[in-house]
Amino acid sequence: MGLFDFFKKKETTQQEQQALDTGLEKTKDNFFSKITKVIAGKSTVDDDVLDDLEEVLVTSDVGVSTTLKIIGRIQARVAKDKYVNTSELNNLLKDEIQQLLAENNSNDFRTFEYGSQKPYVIMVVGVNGVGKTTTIGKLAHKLKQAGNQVVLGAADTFRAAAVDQIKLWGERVDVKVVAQAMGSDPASVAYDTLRSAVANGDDVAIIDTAGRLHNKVGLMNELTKIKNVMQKVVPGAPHEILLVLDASTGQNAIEQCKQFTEATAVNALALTKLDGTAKGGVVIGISDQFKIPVKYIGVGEGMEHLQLFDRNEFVNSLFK
Ligand SMILES: Nc1nc2c(ncn2[C@@H]2O[C@H](COP(=O)(O)OP(=O)(O)OP(=O)(O)O)[C@@H](O)[C@H]2O)c(=O)[nH]1
Repeated sequence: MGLFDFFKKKETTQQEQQALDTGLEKTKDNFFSKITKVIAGKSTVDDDVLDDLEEVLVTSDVGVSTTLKIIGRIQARVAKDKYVNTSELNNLLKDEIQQLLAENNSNDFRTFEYGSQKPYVIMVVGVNGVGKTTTIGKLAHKLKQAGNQVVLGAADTFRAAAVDQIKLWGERVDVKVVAQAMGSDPASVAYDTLRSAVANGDDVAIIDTAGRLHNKVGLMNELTKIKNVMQKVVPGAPHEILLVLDASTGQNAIEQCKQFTEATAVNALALTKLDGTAKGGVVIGISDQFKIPVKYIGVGEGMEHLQLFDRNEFVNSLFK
């Protein structure tokens, strides 16, 4: 099975479903306990209920603009159907969220064409501590399991720990890591990694980058330099710029997304640490606001805890 098959829609295994359901538990508890309070003692969905629902969505990290869209849609449904029982609110909400995500992800990554690019180059960006290295390790493991030959580039040369950490992941998942000394030029590491990938006929090269968000121009220049150097070895690289965001930081993740998308052409998102946070609603807000496909979600620390994001499964699990 190659890269193309890896990204195709597959049956979710029972294990994956369970990890998703467990991972979303805190988000669910938070969300539904608030909704239960909103509809307590009320029989119909009226303006008061909608006002309270708006607050629930905003405080569940869905984000203001996405919340307003969802409320607007429900308002329209309620106006059309005249009388909507509060017992139907959950289903109504689920429907509208699912439809909103479907409309906004017309550029769904599962419809992307993967195939001829070899090596397929993924440049990974994001601030320190969001789970960038862990995500790279998990992704390498997943790709390798699917039969791809993978190489990692330790181009986050700013911190010694980052290089060591990616080397450790390389050992753990048995994937080659190209690294230089700490403080060396990240673009040079990226160049070496792609040279090695081409020489060895690797299918995928994943390049880690430094997570500094010093200022937009500095970040932009650094990432542009890495990209330009990579293109000398693999024209068209990077094929994917994957931004890693920590879902547990809620609105901060949205802010980081803004900054990185302004600095570079991010075309895929990974949202980590969904387990252990009540802020999972941020996935809905980010999908809606940025029109960049959420490609991966992290639902635990283990190497098997990275999942391909499926919006329907996500919403189904949330409303289970
Ligand atoms: N529970 C949980 N923990 C995660 C997940 N992804 C990453 N982590 C943890 O988050 C912490 C930070 O992850 P790193 O991969 O070191 O983060 P990073 O962004 O690479 O940060 P630097 O290495 O500091 O640049 C680690 O303890 C990971 O185990 C996830 O999906 N769920």
